[in-house]
Amino acid sequence: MSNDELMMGPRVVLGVRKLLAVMSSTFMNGGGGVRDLYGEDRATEDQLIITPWSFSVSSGCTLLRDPRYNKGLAFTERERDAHYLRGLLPPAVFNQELQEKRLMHNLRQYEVPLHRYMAMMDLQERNERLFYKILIDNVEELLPVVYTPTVGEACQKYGSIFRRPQGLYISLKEKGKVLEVLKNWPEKNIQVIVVTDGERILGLGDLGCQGMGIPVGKLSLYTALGGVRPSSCLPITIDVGTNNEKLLNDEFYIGLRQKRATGKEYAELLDEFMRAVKQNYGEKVLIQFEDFANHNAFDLLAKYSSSHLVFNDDIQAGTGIAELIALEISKQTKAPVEETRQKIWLVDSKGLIVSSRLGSLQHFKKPWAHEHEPVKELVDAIKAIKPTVLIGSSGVGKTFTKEVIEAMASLNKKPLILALSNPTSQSECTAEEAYTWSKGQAIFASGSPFDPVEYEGKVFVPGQANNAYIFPGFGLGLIISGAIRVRDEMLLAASEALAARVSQENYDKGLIYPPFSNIRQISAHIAANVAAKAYELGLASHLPRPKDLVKYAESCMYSPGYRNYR
Ligand SMILES: NC(=O)C1=CN([C@@H]2O[C@H](COP(=O)(O)OP(=O)(O)OC[C@H]3O[C@@H](n4cnc5c(N)ncnc54)[C@H](OP(=O)(O)O)[C@@H]3O)[C@@H](O)[C@H]2O)C=CC1
Ligand SMILES: CC(=O)C(=O)O
Ligand SMILES: [Mg+2]
Repeated sequence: MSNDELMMGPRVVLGVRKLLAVMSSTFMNGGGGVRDLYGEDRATEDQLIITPWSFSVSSGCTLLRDPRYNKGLAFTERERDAHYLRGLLPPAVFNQELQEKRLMHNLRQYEVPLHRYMAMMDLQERNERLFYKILIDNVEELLPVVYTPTVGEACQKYGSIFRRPQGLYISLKEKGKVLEVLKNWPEKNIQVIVVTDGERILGLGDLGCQGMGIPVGKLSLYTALGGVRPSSCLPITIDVGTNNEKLLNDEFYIGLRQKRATGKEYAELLDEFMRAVKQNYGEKVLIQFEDFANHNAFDLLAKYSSSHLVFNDDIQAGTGIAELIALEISKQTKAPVEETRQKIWLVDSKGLIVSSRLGSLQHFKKPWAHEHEPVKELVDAIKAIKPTVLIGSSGVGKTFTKEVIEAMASLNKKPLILALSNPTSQSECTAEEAYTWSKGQAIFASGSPFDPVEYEGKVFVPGQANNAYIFPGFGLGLIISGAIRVRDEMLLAASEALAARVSQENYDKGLIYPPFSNIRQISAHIAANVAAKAYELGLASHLPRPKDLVKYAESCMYSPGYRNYR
């Protein structure tokens, strides 16, 4: 095996006619991350110890077809000569800004959001740096395309729109061979895995193998919003079947055509997967469980949180929302968390969660079963409890009815209404409903974005309450500190960092989240706070601790500008 192969794994050396040393401006810290001595997507803390040999990438057609290195029309005259590209490209040379302008122009021609999604996925498969440049520069416009709500529709139609596979599929067929499957992935230095089994995709239910759109989308946000290198991100779908009859009968369905495995069969595959991940990528690979149904999600998190670096941004932001709020109140007031939990009430499909239901409640609801008579309807619960904040994460659209919003507005001068369920079709209410039914009193934010609303001559700008604010910076914080375990205090540290980025100007406009346009800066602050907490808890392995963690986090962030090839 050559030195190159030792460094990169044999799969990276693609029909090499010439060694291409991707040296780069990053010697001068040109945006390549942690002093990107070896160019491209190689730099991480751990990799700095590797001897800086040049490494091979392809030339000619192979180079043009390699999304990680392809620059399309942006290859310079010199690069076209040096890398056998003459004649393979038309004569014009564009810079990245012109490419971006052209692509944004083309993208805006598509009226159907799914077509924009497909165009973005094609770009990601063709020219990765341009994809991220466009996503970062136009984050508010493109987040709804690569993420919620459009990614939901993409998952529903994944079989029909399938072109090139993205991510890694591990199905029941691979039981006993999961480690081998992981080894088929071309990148060896994986830092973040987002994994789903497709059973609860947004609020759309069981989409089986077609849930892959979610890990792919989430990881593109790890890179665009949090600056984690694309080469270190791995989207995975575990296919144990689906109970979605429509998909099982769909001739274009791409997954296993069988009912979901459960019990021992399910647990064994998941366990093999978790062990193989650690064996292949080490102790510090971050695993984000995504869109698992809650009957598996809680157990998986409980089972692996003491042996793996793992979190679940759905449940640690679902009943997790309630727990984190209780923890924060406890921290600020010094009252015990058992007491602060009493200030938070939960409603499920059967009504208010109260102590008389304790015998039949799932374990994660039990801490929220307070003394009260049973109440079936949400609106009656609101009248009885008189809350100041109403948070919806039921996955069921339209549950914040006119009566619900009116009740909140009659109880509060400024009721806070958070309709978190995704995608837009499952939102508990729309922005327009929240503002008009509350007669302009509501402060509103939703999981999927809504346009501004004009009500009685005033324009109300809704916020987006989505875990996309948190997980990219959270992951970056874990990576830069070399954290080995996740703790609730770290999630709280992330929330506090986000809250600190909301300006008075934002509040004055009725916004309780900062604009997404500043997300990379926000992510750096979140990362710094999370890393600081990891060091404080003795769970960080990258020593010594950098003095200025914000600066350090910023310096570690991937930036998508092109590299010059010699
Ligand atoms: N904005 C964001 O960042 C995030 C949004 N979400 C969204 O939250 C939604 C739910 O996700 P998740 O919590 O994982 O889903 P779960 O299925 O785990 O939980 C849904 C909960 O809502 C309850 N419920 C169902 N119908 C009603 C109803 N009519 N009234 C009151 N409660 C009801 C269910 O009750 P029961 O237990 O009785 O069935 C259950 O407790 C999804 O749409 C998802 O997209 C999730 C994560 C982050
Ligand atoms: C945002 C997210 O993770 C969800 O809706 O499931
Ligand atoms: Mg989710």
